[in-house]
Amino acid sequence: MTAALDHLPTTDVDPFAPEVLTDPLAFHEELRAAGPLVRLTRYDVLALGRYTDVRAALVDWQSFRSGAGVGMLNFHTETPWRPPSLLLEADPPHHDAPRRVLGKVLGPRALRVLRERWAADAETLVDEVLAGGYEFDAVPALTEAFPLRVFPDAVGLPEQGRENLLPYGDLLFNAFGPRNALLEEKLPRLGELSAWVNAQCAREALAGEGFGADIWAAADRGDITAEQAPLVVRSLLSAGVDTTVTGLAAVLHAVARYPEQWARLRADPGLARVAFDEAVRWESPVQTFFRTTATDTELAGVRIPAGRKVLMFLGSANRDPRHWGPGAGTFDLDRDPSGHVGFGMGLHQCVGQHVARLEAEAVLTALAARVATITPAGPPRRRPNNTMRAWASMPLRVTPA
Ligand code: HEM
Ligand SMILES: O=C(O)c1ccc(-c2ccccn2)cc1
Repeated sequence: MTAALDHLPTTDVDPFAPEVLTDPLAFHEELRAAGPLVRLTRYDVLALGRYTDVRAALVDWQSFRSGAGVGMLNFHTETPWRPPSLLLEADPPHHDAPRRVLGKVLGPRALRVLRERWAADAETLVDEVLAGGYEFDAVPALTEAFPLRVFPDAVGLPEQGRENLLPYGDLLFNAFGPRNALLEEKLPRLGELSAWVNAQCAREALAGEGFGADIWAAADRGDITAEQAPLVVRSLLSAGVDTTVTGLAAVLHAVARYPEQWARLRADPGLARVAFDEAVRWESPVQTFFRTTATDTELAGVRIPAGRKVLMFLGSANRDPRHWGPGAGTFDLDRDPSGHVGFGMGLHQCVGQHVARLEAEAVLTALAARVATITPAGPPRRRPNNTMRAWASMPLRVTPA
């Protein structure tokens, strides 16, 4: 027997309110307890908070589509603020070629050449930070500095204007949410930031080597069209910086909060990659995004009519005790975090996850060799964002190895 929407449990909590964005854990518990599918009366959208149902929606791209946008805005009825992404906001068949191209450009084999360079860059940066003293704010010093030091060069961006990358990402990830104060306050810079990002996607703006050049080479081979190439480059500039900044902050927050796990990692630096994935599960840098039902669909015994926006709470799914057990809320290197939905799952699963893991591995390995202990040097401060669980400040105190 499939229940209809009007018998669904509801909540009038606003998940995009700053106080909920800053500390969503109580709301996630309420959401998971209320049922597999819950109607958010504030926005009249449907919410999934349990691991099983979030995973089911992510892997069923035919019923839960991305082509109407993965934010609250429905591209079928409202105008997107920018031309839709050819990957994120596309379904097969249009999604296929751009995804195949970016999958190769950002694949593990392509990244092998960056491994040593990024490891050296991380050692240089950590040495610079420690030369300044053993107490510092990790957000500007490490989590923002490292991605901005390595990723624009890897893309082939000119030096000029790179300070636009973080504000553009912040605007973009706020724009997946409702038009609330958080988004409104960022809108004034929309025009200039979009113009700068779009200009960097042109072939002549990009260096002769790098991810950008590789994308244009794919267009020259006919793997994608010359019209598609700039938008595929735009995907890198949109999703490639703010996300890793937030992911690095997540793993530094985790090891500072759990000093015995840092000791584990120092004893076995080979744990760096699983430490990053466990941090992505535990913190879920990307907290939420939407799908739109394509046809009358059934999920968890509920019939959902076509055209409904469904909000997936990755952060809630990644701490669902039904899947992860009673210790879901702790950061634990003994856990196998595989299967977490912090990078999504299925067709649209993060195509940049290997880049993110390589950046995190470089920073964690450089720190593990130089720093014996990492502890909070003061209260960390969140940077509220409609989609990302980001940090504005993270004071740390370290002792040398
Ligand atoms: C900690 C870092 C990161 C996190 C947590 C993250 C998270 C995600 C998630 C959850 C999705 C799925 C979106 C959906 O299903 O609609 C995704 C997709 C995507 N990510 Fe990442 N990401 C990260 C880093 C990166 C990086 C470094 C890049 C580029 C270099 C990147 C590029 C993309 C692109 C292009 C997509 C769309 C893929 C598609 O729709 O086929 N991401 N990411
Ligand atoms: O292709 C792009 O422009 C783009 C790709 C991915 C994202 C994204 C959205 C939600 C969660 C994680 N990543 C944003 C933009």
